[in-house]
Formats: sequence, C-alpha cells, structure tokens
Amino acid sequence: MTETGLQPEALPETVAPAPTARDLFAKFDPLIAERDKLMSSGVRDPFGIVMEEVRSPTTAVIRGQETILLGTYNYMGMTFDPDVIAAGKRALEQFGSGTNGSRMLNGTFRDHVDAEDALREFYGAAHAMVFSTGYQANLGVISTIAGRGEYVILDADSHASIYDGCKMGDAEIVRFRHNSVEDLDKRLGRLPKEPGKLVVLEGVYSMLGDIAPLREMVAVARKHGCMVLVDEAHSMGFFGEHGRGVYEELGLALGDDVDFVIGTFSKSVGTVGGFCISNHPKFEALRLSCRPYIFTASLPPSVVATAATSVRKLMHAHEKRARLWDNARRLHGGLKALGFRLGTDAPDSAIVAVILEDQEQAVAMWQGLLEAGLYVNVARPPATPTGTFLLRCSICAEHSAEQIDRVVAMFAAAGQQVGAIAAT
Ligand SMILES: Cc1ncc(COP(=O)(O)O)c(C=O)c1O
Repeated sequence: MTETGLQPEALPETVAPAPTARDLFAKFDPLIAERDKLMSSGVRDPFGIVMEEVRSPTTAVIRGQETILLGTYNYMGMTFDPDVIAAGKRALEQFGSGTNGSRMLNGTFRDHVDAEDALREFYGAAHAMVFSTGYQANLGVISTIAGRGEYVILDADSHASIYDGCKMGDAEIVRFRHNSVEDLDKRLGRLPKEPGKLVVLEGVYSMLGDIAPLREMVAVARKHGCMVLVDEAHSMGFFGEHGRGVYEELGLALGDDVDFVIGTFSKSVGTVGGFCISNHPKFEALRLSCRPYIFTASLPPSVVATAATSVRKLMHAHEKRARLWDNARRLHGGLKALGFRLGTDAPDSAIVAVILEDQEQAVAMWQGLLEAGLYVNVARPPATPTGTFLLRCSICAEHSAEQIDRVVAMFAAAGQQVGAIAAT
C-alpha cells in the first residue's frame, strides 16, 4: 500500500509529465542580450549609476569620484534648501514616517491639505489635487476625464505617463505629429463633433527640450470644442512671471485657455509627488473617481511638507530663475560653438540635448564624460524618436558659470575622442 492507500498496480501505466510553467521571461531575451552587449562595451551600470554621496544640487560622488551633475531635473536646486529641509524634519517628527493609507481614508494629514493650498496660491487656481507621483497624476486624470465614446488627442512625442493614462482609460486615442498645429487641426477636423475631447500637450518636451507652440495649439483645440490639459513638468518654476510654466510665459490663462495643468514635485520642486490644478467647478469629483488617487497610499507628510515649502519659495525665486536662464544660454552657446547638433536652435529651454549618430557613439561619449567627472543623461529609442541618440543636459540654477565652462570643455574633449565633432 502506498501512503495514499492506492495499490501500485492501480496506477495508470504511463503518467503524463507534470506541465512545466511556460517561462514568461522568454520575451525579455533580446533585452538581456542588449544589456550584455552594453556591459561588454564597458558600461558598468546598465540599470543606472549609483549616487554614492550627494553634496549639493550640482555635485555628487559617483564611482568614488567628485562629479558635476548635469542630468538631474533639479532645475531650481531646491533639494538642499534649508527651509525645505527644516519643513521635512518638522513633519517627520510631528507626524511620523508615513500615512499608512489612501487620501480617501486615513491618509490626508494637515500637510497634504497645506501642499494643495500652496499649489492653489502658486497657480492662482481654484483647485489642486496632489498625487503620489507625476506619473500617477497623468495616469489618473487622463484616464478618468476622457471616458468611453470620447476622445483623447495627444502629441506623438508625449511622455510615457501620458500614453499610459490614455491606455488605462476607455476613450479613443488620436495622435498628432509632434508640435504640428496643422496636423492637430486636421485630425480634430475628422472627429465627430458631439463627443467630449481632451487635447493633451506638454509645455516642454523632455527629450529634445523643445517648447510647444501652445498658443496656436490651444486656439485650434478650442475651435474644435476640446478641453486642454498641459503637462508642465519641465517648465514649472522658471517659465512665466510666476514660474507657472510655458502656458503662463505665452500669455495663456488657466480656465479660459487651459483646463488642467499637470505637474510634478520631482523636478523644480525637488522632492517627489505629482499634482493637477484646475478652475473647473466640478474638479473635486476626481477625488471620488480617480483610481490612481484612491487606490494607493498618500505621500509621507515629510514629503508633502518639503513640497509645500519649496512651492511657496519658488513663487518668489526671481533671482534663481535669472541664474538658470544665464546658465542655459551659456551651455547652449558653448556646445553650439563646438559644433554639436542640439535638440533646439534657441536657448529657450533648461534641457540641452546633444544629438549623436548612433548608440555606440552616445554610450562611448557618455562614458568618457563620466570618467572625466560629468554626469549627463543618455537617451535612446523608445524614449527618443526612432534613430535619435541623445546626451541630455539639464541645467540647475545653482550651477556656477565656472562649472558650465568646465562642462563645455569636457564635452569638447569627449566629443573629439568619439568623433562627434572635429578635432581642433
Ligand atoms: C512630462 C512628464 N510628465 C510626467 C512625469 C512624471 O513625473 P514623476 O517623476 O513625478 O512621476 C515626467 C517625468 O519624467 C515627465 O517628464
């Protein structure tokens, strides 16, 4: 007798082999091969470099070496602001390290309400809603606002969070050619008149650092009866008189021209979190319907306290804004003079993207810069348009002119070494 009580002779003669699990990771083989290729070409950290020590908004220790940071989105250098740090410490001590719950349940603390007040002040807006990240803000707002039978119309070069927000919702998705007002007009003209439509734009597109022709885009969107959402992730703090973004810079108004502004705390604000602001009278209904707002824990009070302090300081950061633009012009001019092809002709963005021929050249130059003590971002498809390989620099108001000059010299040496520019 066996343990189960079956006689051995009662077992079927052949036992079908237990099915083995189909390996769901097989589809990742090409990615793994690419990672191995990168590593064999000398890239030590294909999953991102490690910041061993960060000493200021513009310097860190990477691979044991003091390195200039030119590839973070710390545009306004708020991460080491003493008032911001003090606010975080106060909230940490007062409320503990986390909220343990959703904003809808136990996760709204006084500092969350205060961060939303700070955003309303900053934008002069009626409503503000804080999310755990900017990614979730796009995911939640786009997927909730544009529903079944309606349309969401987006720029082909939109950020992944915008694409994912569209995919998560039930609306029909229509893409138009990057920054093309004519194409937007043409595509909107083909859609039925009745259904609700949401046009989603970005103030600054983060790969090439180019600015959207928002005035013309909004005029076209309104002509076709569309609502407009603008993601100002890469412009908040330094575009427009109050630092509200490209829409403010171009003289557009919240409400009349733009219905929703999406932003993030992870760039100029210098912490983490996302938000949406609006003057729409029914905006607060999103708190009851937006899944990425409801079904996740709220940000720790220390994080939203740093955000609120930073946002209020950014309202008056006129000197910092001026320094950031000086730095942007200095870097743009320096790299252009060396003969690099840049993402935009005009120095009107805090992102300066150097366009390279291929992945090998981009990776080799990125490595050369890192070894010389400079960190920039390397970007390639699918994050960039097909066939575009970039070394992306993002400027900080706290970079000194001397640091920018050193950066230009490092680009000259590394660019000559890989043949991206002619040797002098
Ligand atoms: C245009 C844009 N929107 C949204 C986000 C997401 O922001 P967060 O880092 O807060 O998730 C990013 C981040 O890179 C972005 O570039």
